Amino acid sequence: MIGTLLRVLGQEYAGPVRRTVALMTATALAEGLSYALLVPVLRALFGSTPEDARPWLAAFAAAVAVYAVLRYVSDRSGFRVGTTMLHGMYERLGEHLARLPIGWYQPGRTGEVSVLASQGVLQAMGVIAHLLAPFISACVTPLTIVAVMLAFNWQLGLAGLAAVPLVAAVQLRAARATTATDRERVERERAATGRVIEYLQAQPVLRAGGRTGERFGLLDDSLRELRRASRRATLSALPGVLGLAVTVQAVFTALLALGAYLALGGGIGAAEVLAILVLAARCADPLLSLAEMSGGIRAARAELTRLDEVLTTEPLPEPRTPREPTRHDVEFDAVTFRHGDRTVADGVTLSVPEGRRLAVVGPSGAGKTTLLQLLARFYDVDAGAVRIGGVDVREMDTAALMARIAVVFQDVYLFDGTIEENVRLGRPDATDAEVRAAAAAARLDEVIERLPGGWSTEVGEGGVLLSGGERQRVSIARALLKDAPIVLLDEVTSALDPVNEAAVHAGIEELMAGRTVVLVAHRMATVRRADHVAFLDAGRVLEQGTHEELLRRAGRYAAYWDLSLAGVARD
Ligand SMILES: Nc1ncnc2c1ncn2[C@@H]1O[C@H](COP(=O)(O)OP(=O)(O)OP(=O)(O)O)[C@@H](O)[C@H]1O
Repeated sequence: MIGTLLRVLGQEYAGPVRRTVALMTATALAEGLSYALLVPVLRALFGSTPEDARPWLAAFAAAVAVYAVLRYVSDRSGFRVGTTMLHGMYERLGEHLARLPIGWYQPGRTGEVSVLASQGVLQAMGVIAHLLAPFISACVTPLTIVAVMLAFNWQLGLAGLAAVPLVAAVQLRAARATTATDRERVERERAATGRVIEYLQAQPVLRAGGRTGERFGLLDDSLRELRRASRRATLSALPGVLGLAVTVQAVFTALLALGAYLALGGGIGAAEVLAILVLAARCADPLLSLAEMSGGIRAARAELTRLDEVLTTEPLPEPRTPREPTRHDVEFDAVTFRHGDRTVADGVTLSVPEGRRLAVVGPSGAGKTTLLQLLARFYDVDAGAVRIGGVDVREMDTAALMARIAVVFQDVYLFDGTIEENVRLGRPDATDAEVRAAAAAARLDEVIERLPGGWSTEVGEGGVLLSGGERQRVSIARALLKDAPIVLLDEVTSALDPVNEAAVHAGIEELMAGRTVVLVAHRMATVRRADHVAFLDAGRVLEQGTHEELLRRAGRYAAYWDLSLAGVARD
C-alpha cells in the first residue's frame, strides 16, 4: 500500500516515509523489549532474593522512558509526513483534474470527484498519520516478545513462534474474504453520493415539474443499496474478526497449558511461567486490534486505488514540440468524432477565414456544440483534423490554444466571488481601466451601477445571485477582457428577455468585431450577421453558403427556418 502511495504521489516522499517507518519500528521494538524486561523482574521478585529485581526494574524504567520518547518522536513524524502527503495529494489531484479532458467529466463525476477529493483523500492519506504506527506496533511488538520468549524458554518460544503464521493466515483470509464486499460498498457509496448531489442540484427543476417524489425514489433506492452493501461488508468481515479472536485466545490457552505442563515437570519455574503468560497476554491486545485496523486499511486501500485510477487517467497528449499558429483562420478537415459508438461529427469539412464569422445551424443533437468543443480541444477528433492558422490543435500547447480562444456559452458558470473577480478571470493581469472598459462594452456597467455592492457584489456559488442576463454580461466582459483572436459562441441569447437580449447583443457585437467567430445560433437575426452558414444534421454538413444563398436553395436550411418561424408565429 505504501508502494502505491509513493507511486501515486512521487518518490520525493520516499525518504520521509522510510524514516517514519524506521522510527515506528524502533518504537514497537522498544515497547516489546520493555514488556520483555518484566520476565527477569518477575523472576527476581518471586525468587529467593527479591532485591535482585532492582537493576531489572531500573532497566525496565529506562526501556519505558526510551519507548515514551520514541513514541512521541515517531507519532510526530507520522503526523507531519501524513499532513505533507495530504497536501501533496490535494495538489496532485487538483493539477490532474485541471488537465483531464472535459470529456472525462461525464454526468455523475461531480459526486464521484467530490467524495474522492474530500473523504477519499483523507481516508487514503490518514494511513500514515493514524494507522501505520498501531499497525507496525501490532506486528513488531508481538514478534519481539516471541523472540524474548525463545531466549528464556525454547519450548514456550517455539509455541509462540508457531502461532505467528497461524495468526497471519487467519488475518490474510479475513482480508481476502472482505475484498469484494468492501469494493461493492465503496461503489454504492459513490453512487449514493452522486444521487444526493444530483437531487440537490435538480431541486428547482424537480419542484417545478412536481417530480420530487420520483427522483427521491431513485435516491432512496441507491441509499437502500448502500445500506445493503454496508450490511454485506460488515457480515463478511465478521467471520474474520471472530476467527482472529478465537485463534488468539486458543494460542494463549495453548501457551498456558504448555507452561503449566512444563512447570509441573519442573523444567521451568512458576515465576517464569507467570512472566511469560503476562507477555503472551500483552501480545493478544495488539493482535486483536489488527482486525479493526485492517478494516481501516482496506477502506484506505480502496480509496487509494480509486485515486490511482483517476491520477493515471491520461490527459489529452501534449505535443513534444508545440507549434504556434501565426494566423487565426479555422478549419475543420474531414472531422469525425464519436461519443461511445455514436458518431456525433461525421466527416465535417468547414473553414472560417481569419476575422470572419461562421454560424452553425441545425436541429437539436445535430452536433453543433461538439464542433465548438473540438475546436477548443475539450476532446480530440477520432479522424481528420481541426486547425487554427494551418496548425492542428493537437500540435499546440493547451495553454497557448486556450489563450487564443474566448468561449461564451448559454449556461454561464460564475465562481463564488465578486463580480470583479469573475471578470478578471478573463485576464488576471489586466489593469483596472481595461476591466472597466470590458465591462462597459459588455453593458455590465449598467448592472454594476444598480447593485448596492457595485464591483464588490458577491455573485454566489455558480453566480446564482445574478439573473441569467446579468451572468451572461459578466461572461461577455470576461471574454472581451481576454481579447482572444478566436471567439466561440453557443446560443448565447436564446434564453434572454428582450432588454437583456439587446444589451447582450451589443456586447456580443463588440466581442465579435475583427475576430474569427464560430457561433451556434437558433435565431435568424444572429445567423444573418454571419459571413458563412453551415447547416448540420446528424453530425453531417448538409448545406453551406451564405444565409441568402441557402434560403434561395430552398433545401433543408430553408425548411428548417420555415419550421422554426412557423413555431414562433404560433407562439
Ligand atoms: N458527453 C457526452 N456523452 C455522450 N453523448 C454526448 C455527450 N455530449 C453530447 N452527446 C451527444 O452528442 C450529440 C451532439 O450533441 P451536441 O451538444 O453537439 O448537439 P447540438 O447540435 O449542440 O444540440 P443542441 O442544439 O440541443 O444543443 C447529441 O446527440 C448528444 O446527446
